[in-house]
Amino acid sequence: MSEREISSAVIRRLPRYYRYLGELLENNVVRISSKELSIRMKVTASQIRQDLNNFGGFGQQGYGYNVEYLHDEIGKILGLDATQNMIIIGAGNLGQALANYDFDRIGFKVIGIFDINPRLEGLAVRGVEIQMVDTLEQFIKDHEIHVATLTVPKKQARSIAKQLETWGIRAIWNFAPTDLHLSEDVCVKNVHLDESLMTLSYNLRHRGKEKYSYKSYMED
Ligand SMILES: NC(=O)c1ccc[n+]([C@@H]2O[C@H](COP(=O)([O-])OP(=O)(O)OC[C@H]3O[C@@H](n4cnc5c(N)ncnc54)[C@H](O)[C@@H]3O)[C@@H](O)[C@H]2O)c1
Repeated sequence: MSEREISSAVIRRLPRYYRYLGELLENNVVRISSKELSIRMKVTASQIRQDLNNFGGFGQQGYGYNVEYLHDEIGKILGLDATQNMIIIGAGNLGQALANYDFDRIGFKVIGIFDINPRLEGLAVRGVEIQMVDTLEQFIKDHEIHVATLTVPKKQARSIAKQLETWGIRAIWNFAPTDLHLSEDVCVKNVHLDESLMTLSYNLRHRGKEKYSYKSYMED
């Protein structure tokens, strides 16, 4: 089956498999059956088998999955088998917090942080100095950038995103609370913590009315 046919729901579940398998690896677990994995992950074994069958299976009947192999293969499917360079535009509270976080663990390396505020110029976050945005175009020309993270105020986000597209950026991790309206050549992943909080608020308000199912676990 070609990757194009794989549903976005399956792709959304892959990072969770990757995380669980990583934990198993840390605990020196060599092999695991879909049943055992299903108990740990609180999803059905058939869901796991179905999801992994999209990529060719990886397991042997009655023998289970080789944890390291499956972890590596899912990592490759997710594109985590090579270092990906990331830049951050907007070095305020959120931009600096993200720059301080260890995304190297999953292969993302912050190599540039940009802002317009001259008071931030030269300040280093985890060893990376904040630069002024007027150097951004040249920086993109000089480096292979895989992902641009957008942590600027909402008003600036669309125009900066458009510029980034013009300069050849093909993946934007957008934290600004606005839709970016770029061409289909650019992958955009929006992250909105307040929307997550709103759904938590909904769950709190409606708890007990609906059973918390396996399905909702996997959609978190
Ligand atoms: N997605 C989420 O869950 C989430 C959570 C918190 C904040 N946000 C959003 O993230 C953004 C940043 O929030 P914050 O709290 O860090 O704000 P902040 O004011 O601390 O930081 C914004 C930074 O962007 C810089 N900036 C402004 N215009 C710029 C430009 N043209 N080029 C480069 N840098 C520019 C500012 O100088 C400032 O340093 C806001 O849009 C906010 O709404 C999203």
